[in-house]
Amino acid sequence: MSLDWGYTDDNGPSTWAEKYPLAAGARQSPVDIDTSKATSDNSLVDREIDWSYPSNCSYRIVNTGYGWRVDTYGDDTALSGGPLSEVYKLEQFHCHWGATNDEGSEHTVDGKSYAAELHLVHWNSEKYSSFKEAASQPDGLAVLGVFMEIGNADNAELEKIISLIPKIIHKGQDSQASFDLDFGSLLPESKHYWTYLGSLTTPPCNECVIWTVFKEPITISERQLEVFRSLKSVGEEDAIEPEEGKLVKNYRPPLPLGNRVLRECGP
Ligand SMILES: CCc1cc2c(cc1OS(N)(=O)=O)CC[C@@H]1[C@@H]2CC[C@]2(C)[C@@H](O)CC[C@@H]12
Ligand SMILES: [Zn+2]
Repeated sequence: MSLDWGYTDDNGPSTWAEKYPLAAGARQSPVDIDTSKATSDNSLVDREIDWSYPSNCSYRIVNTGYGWRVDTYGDDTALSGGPLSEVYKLEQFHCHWGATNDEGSEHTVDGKSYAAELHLVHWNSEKYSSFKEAASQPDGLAVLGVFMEIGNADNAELEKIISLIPKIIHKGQDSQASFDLDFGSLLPESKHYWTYLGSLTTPPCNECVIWTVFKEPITISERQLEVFRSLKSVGEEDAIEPEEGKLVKNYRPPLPLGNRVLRECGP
């Protein structure tokens, strides 16, 4: 059965606007971060971005058909400060990658792609009553974007996620994810970032995200990234050849920043 959207030539990002008109909007994500266009803003410095995640807030990992996603209990989590006017709660985190290491991130920096990009997804629980409601509001979601570059060593925290991927190879499969995760290790040491108003990077492309993209990447090993690429975009029942249906790329190329403001905090 053909997907109504995906990342192949016949259903990829250039076709999404046919069925998902928001994809053609003026506040779309990702964007290329043109560092010469970034403006410093003292208000970002005055209210340092701050987060708190209990290590046991993850409960499930699922193969969405477009990648893996770890679902979290948001009650005791909090993201605040920086570009945010309210406290946001962690809903889930997931990742985007490419077929080779010279592509894979969604945001790019002066045209440079990273090998992958981690998204920590939060919703404005002060103003809205659910994640779903927040995803229809211009200030509903806050996503932290973390670039991932290839390093020699495995990333020990990511390994806790990667060790579960063999249980969710096919679309729709899920597994309990009750690992203890040190989120501090999934975020860069430096809190320097760029921020702008954007959207979901997949259909329906709602323009509901305040994006915060950290300047400093974290590392992932080649082996670990290959495990991501072993995920399948089809269900177990879909009779396909073993090499078919592999999720080797799930990133949307950048869209124009247009007349949006790109702010930065830190050099
Ligand atoms: C920000 C993370 C996120 C949330 C959503 C999607 C995609 C997302 O990833 S991304 N890369 O961060 O933009 C696509 C499906 C969307 C969901 C937000 C909530 C919905 C819009 C539901 O209401 C129906 C479809 C859902
Ligand atoms: Zn994402």
